[in-house]
Amino acid sequence: MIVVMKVGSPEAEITRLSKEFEEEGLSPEKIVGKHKVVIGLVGETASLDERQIQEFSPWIEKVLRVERPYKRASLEFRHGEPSEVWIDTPNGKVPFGQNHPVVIVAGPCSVENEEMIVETAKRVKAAGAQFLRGGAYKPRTSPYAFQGHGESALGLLAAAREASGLGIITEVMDTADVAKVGAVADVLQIGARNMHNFSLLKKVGAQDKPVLLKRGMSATIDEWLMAAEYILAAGNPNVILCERGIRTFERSYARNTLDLAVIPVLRELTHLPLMIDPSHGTGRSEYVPAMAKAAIAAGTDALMIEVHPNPAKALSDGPQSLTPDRFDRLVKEELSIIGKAVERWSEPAVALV
Ligand SMILES: O=C[C@H](O)[C@H](O)COP(=O)(O)O
Ligand SMILES: C=C(OP(=O)(O)O)C(=O)O
Repeated sequence: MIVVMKVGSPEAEITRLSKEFEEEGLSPEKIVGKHKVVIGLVGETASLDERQIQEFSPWIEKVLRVERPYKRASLEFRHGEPSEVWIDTPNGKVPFGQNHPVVIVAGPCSVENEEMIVETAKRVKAAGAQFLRGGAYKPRTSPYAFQGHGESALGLLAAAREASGLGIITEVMDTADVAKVGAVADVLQIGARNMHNFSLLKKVGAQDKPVLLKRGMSATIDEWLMAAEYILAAGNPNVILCERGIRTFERSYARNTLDLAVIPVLRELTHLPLMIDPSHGTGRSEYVPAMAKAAIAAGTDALMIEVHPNPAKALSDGPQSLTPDRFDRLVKEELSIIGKAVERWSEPAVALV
């Protein structure tokens, strides 16, 4: 349920009302929009009557019921206003959101050694990326495939952050590692395979670092948003959604089917910022540029692109990784044109505050 306050509602009245809702056993969440304050109410609201709540204060403009299964993630919960996630990086705060330039995240699938991660960080930064991606802990289909260097790779990511000034996005796979990964990462990634790991979702929801939530490979949009709801409900408002391709009957030509339709669909359902990963989405480096351009044209807030100094020798995901040279051309000569056309580009594509 959401309670929309009238323009100019006194702060003291909003505080009083919130206390009254708490006494009713509800969890009120104050959301300050551009023009109005909205109080989101989560809890046992089914038996409450909207007209009854309206009587709580003359400053209430209207009371609306959120019919969707996800509440905090829903667009209604913010009364239609998109949210922004601001992330601290060594180079300043970078905003993710519909009213900001497209954010570029790039880097290898796995952190392999110090030289490769530091060099890749410098190259992707020079091309225009604001974040470095790279896995220390790798979710692999086969237990015999490279599993990532684990904790030692976190130190290498810290070195790359220091050397490049880029923010770090890296995956956490286990609840036991959240603090350790959070000590290095600017954004914690929950991978497709863990989208349904509710213990992990609750754990990253109960800490402060922003979370990038990838869509499970067979997850419906509602399931994905319910996973986001776990993080939001645990107290972390900084969630970015990432579409990375889903499983369909088509397995011969692309690794996954990149569902770009989620961009307009999610705009109607949620206020959360959205990232597209065309690397996992296609599995083939030659298809990545077209999908990256399409994603910007369709309105994505961010892109995640895999880049490796020598894809043929990569320990994981080589076939879907661009070389640094190809990535440089892609950003500077191709994505920039689309980004400018949709007025979502800045040179360099980062807002420093
Ligand atoms: O991004 C890296 C993932 O660990 C990788 O895509 C998994 O690939 P796999 O299913 O071949 O192990
Ligand atoms: C494992 C990754 O991706 P996904 O979870 O989308 O497979 C990744 O980005 O490193």
